[in-house]
Amino acid sequence: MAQWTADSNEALTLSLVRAPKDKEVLGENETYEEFHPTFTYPIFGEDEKIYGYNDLVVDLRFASGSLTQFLDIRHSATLASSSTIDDVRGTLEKFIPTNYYKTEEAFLGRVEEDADAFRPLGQKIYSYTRAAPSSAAKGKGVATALAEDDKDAVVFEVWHATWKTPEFKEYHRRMQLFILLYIEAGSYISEDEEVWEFVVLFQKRKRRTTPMTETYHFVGYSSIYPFYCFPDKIRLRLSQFVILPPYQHQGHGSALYTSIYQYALSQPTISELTVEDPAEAFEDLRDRNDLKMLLEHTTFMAEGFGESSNGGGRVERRKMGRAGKTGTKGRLGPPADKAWLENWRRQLKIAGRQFHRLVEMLIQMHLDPTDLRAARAYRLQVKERLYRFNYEVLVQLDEKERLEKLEETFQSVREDYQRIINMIH
Ligand SMILES: CC(=O)SCCNC(=O)CCNC(=O)[C@H](O)C(C)(C)COP(=O)(O)OP(=O)(O)OC[C@H]1O[C@@H](n2cnc3c(N)ncnc32)[C@H](O)[C@@H]1OP(=O)(O)O
Repeated sequence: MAQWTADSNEALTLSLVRAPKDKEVLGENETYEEFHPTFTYPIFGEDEKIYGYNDLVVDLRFASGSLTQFLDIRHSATLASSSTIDDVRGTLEKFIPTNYYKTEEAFLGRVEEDADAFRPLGQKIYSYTRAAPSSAAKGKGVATALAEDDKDAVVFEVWHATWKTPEFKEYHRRMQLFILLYIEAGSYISEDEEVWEFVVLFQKRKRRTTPMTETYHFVGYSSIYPFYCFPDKIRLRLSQFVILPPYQHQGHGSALYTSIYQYALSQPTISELTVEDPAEAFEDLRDRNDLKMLLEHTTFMAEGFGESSNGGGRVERRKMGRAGKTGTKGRLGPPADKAWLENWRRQLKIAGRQFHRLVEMLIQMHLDPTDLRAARAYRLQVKERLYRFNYEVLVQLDEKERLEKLEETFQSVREDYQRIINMIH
């Protein structure tokens, strides 16, 4: 029985295929082929098993930029009684556009064509650089930002599109499979809902040809839903977010998130950026990036902690908790000045709960362990928020249990903040 049952996450093999002339510029360890999904239950069922084949390989390839698809299904044997065999192709066809390539030769020909012709759709809204993995840029490090014209630089670009962007619907139909394969409980969005917005991240590579040709390769994307926000604003809700495995853990998720945040900041009609039901890894990414942003915000930090900038962009800390002697105490207290906080929250366009969590992290980072009054004020501030947030549950407990539960939650929140703080150091 076991030999006829394949794990669908292992059997499904994904590749991002580049034309041979685009592979020439890749580094030794730079490979975008043969990676696997994290989830296939939305396609092959809860058990993530495919029944009826021996040595099954479901080979699904994408042209690296255009995402044109090729599907080939191989196996060494099939179970004799044909009625019980799973229909792999038929099942997958419900989730991908059916105009995919079925022969390798035709697909590779198309990859060549797309490699020359494909350009991102929509408007470019953000770009950044990384040192090429292939470069001899020793000491520059993969996450180092380089000038765009540095010969060791690889440029990454974020493009913004909507359903109205020509050809984008077709492009989205090719990329949406990644939502099912990598986001737990992810599902397809409806093309009938007109308002969706998208940001797509591409790697831009230069070929060693004269004249030099630039080519684009898909890295990941996010779909964003704009909500009307009374009376004349829009609240952006980041709904789906994925970076493909060959590009993960290199800071691209952070860069894509930053690009969306910068986009929200730049649009006067957008009031705030929120996130829909974030996965744990994404929550961490968001916390890390938001916290770094606030720490680097000299005005906010100076007002918040009664600190002064030394003129070189770095914030210099004055003695805290001894405000009487050194001048004004910062607005972050503790306790923090609520009106001041709300003013900044609106300006920074961060959602309420997230902003208050970040502020609590900042205060925790700056707490003087010998200042018991400050520690108490901080504890009360956090507990007040936790009480409001968990009101429905807490109100059902008697007072003693309620206080114990609040203290327990406060301690675990504090530990979690410390974990996030440690990540950015
Ligand atoms: C709203 C929603 O959609 S929630 C769903 C979110 N999406 C998913 O879960 C889909 C599957 N996962 C993914 O797409 C990705 O893993 C994401 C989006 C969660 C993260 O994307 P990444 O590009 O890997 O993020 P990024 O590289 O910025 O940070 C991830 C980790 O890499 C580390 N990292 C960042 N830069 C580098 C680098 N240059 N070298 C090594 N590690 C690095 C970070 O410190 C972080 O470490 P951690 O995982 O221990 O916290």
